[in-house]
Amino acid sequence: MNAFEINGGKPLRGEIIPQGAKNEALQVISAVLLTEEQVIISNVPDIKDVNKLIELLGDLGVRVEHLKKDTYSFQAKDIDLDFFMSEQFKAKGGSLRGSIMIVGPLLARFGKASIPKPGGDKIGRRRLDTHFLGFEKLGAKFNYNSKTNFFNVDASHLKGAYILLDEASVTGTANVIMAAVLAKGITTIYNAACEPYIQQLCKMLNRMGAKISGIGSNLLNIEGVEKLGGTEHRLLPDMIEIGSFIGLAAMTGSEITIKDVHYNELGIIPDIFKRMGIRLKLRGDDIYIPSQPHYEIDTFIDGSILTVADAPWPGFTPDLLSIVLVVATQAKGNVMIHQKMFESRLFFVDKLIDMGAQIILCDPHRATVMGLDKQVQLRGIEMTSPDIRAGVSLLIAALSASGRSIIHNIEQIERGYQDIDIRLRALGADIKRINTMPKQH
Ligand SMILES: CC(=O)N[C@H]1[C@@H](OP(=O)(O)OP(=O)(O)OC[C@H]2O[C@@H](n3ccc(=O)[nH]c3=O)[C@H](O)[C@@H]2O)O[C@H](CO)[C@@H](O)[C@@H]1O
Ligand SMILES: C=C(OP(=O)(O)O)C(=O)O
Repeated sequence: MNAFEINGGKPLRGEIIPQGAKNEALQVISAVLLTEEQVIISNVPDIKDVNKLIELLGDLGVRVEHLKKDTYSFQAKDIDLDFFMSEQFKAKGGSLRGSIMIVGPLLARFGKASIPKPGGDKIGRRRLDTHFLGFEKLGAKFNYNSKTNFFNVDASHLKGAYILLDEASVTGTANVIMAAVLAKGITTIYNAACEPYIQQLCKMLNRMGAKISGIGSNLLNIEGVEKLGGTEHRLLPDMIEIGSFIGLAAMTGSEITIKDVHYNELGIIPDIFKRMGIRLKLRGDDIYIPSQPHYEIDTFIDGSILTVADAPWPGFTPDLLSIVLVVATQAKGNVMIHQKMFESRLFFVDKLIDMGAQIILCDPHRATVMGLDKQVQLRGIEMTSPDIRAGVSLLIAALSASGRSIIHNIEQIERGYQDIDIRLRALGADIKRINTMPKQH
């Protein structure tokens, strides 16, 4: 089994280019199912989750051409709806979270869709109510077979409706939008997720002929059209990678430039890292992080301890809380990390505690971190990555730590970070891929 071996404690230096956004890729690649015309998507990251979705579309009959390293052409002309019944679909469709977003487009175009319970990180309950309640509002019938673990939806035709989403679910909003663009009449989606990736999806759909307004807000209006056509689309840089690299620079005291970040799309992310005491400079569209021997966590204006919590966009993304938490372990000062959305995403702090970090896990949602101000270095250990973002946080901790660390289960990390070992080595990191089994405890 693949693992990373890291000899930490070395400052890094140089430039790094963020990959195309994983979570945007999963939305817009699903959207190619909405038309029989060609859709070309560029800046596609070469990562496990995206490659699995592309393979799944190929199995469904989509003509996929790999035009360049990061560019694909898709043409969903002859879709094999019988593939839904196959064991292969069950295994592949269930192996990633993003596969749920093929349901909306298939329902809209073919009047039916099935999907096995999707995978993704095990970070607490991950319900899908928003998706299926939304489809029901558009007139679809939904059933879940608990024996086969399959969700099925069908509708002879979809009809526009007023939909107040039960929560601002990211993939749920994307799915309902993709169903509504071909529904008859007007659909209004209120309490819609509105993060940049949803905006990108809407802009792409409009270029394909959809009529979506309210983009960027939580109130979307969609006038259904009969047919969509082809388009070209370029993915944004991955904002979670950008945040991860900011955290990496601070923890390892490195001077790093993150290239072409699309700063205006990063929302509150840079400000949160600034409140952690990290100095960031915008140079053109690059983020420059100088080498900082120390950084000090801000307090609230009244002097009380800072809380960093997640919230639906434009709030702070939950996917960067693990990174903020690891950054805090070496800051001066204290912070409360409050992970409101997911129930099991903070348990990885045990590993940081084993490395010497001062953290109290108050409950599954909240952890208090007492920063060590780099007076005490973390120490390298052997550990297993529980989920994608915790995995990268542990990787950052290991790069800052004294001595050798081994991180197992790196498949989790590679789900979302392209060639991370190669790119980190280019910055001077001592990281290599080894083949080893985790120690039995
Ligand atoms: C493939 C993909 O795109 N995955 C992302 C997507 O997952 P995904 O779309 O699965 O996540 P959702 O937005 O549906 O929900 C995430 C969690 O937050 C809770 N919730 C959500 C909205 C809300 O207003 N209140 C609330 O409590 C949900 O119950 C759930 O536990 O969005 C998540 C939230 O940004 C990210 O962590 C995932 O990386
Ligand atoms: C939780 C994440 O991914 P997924 O929704 O695919 O599990 C993530 O990208 O942080």
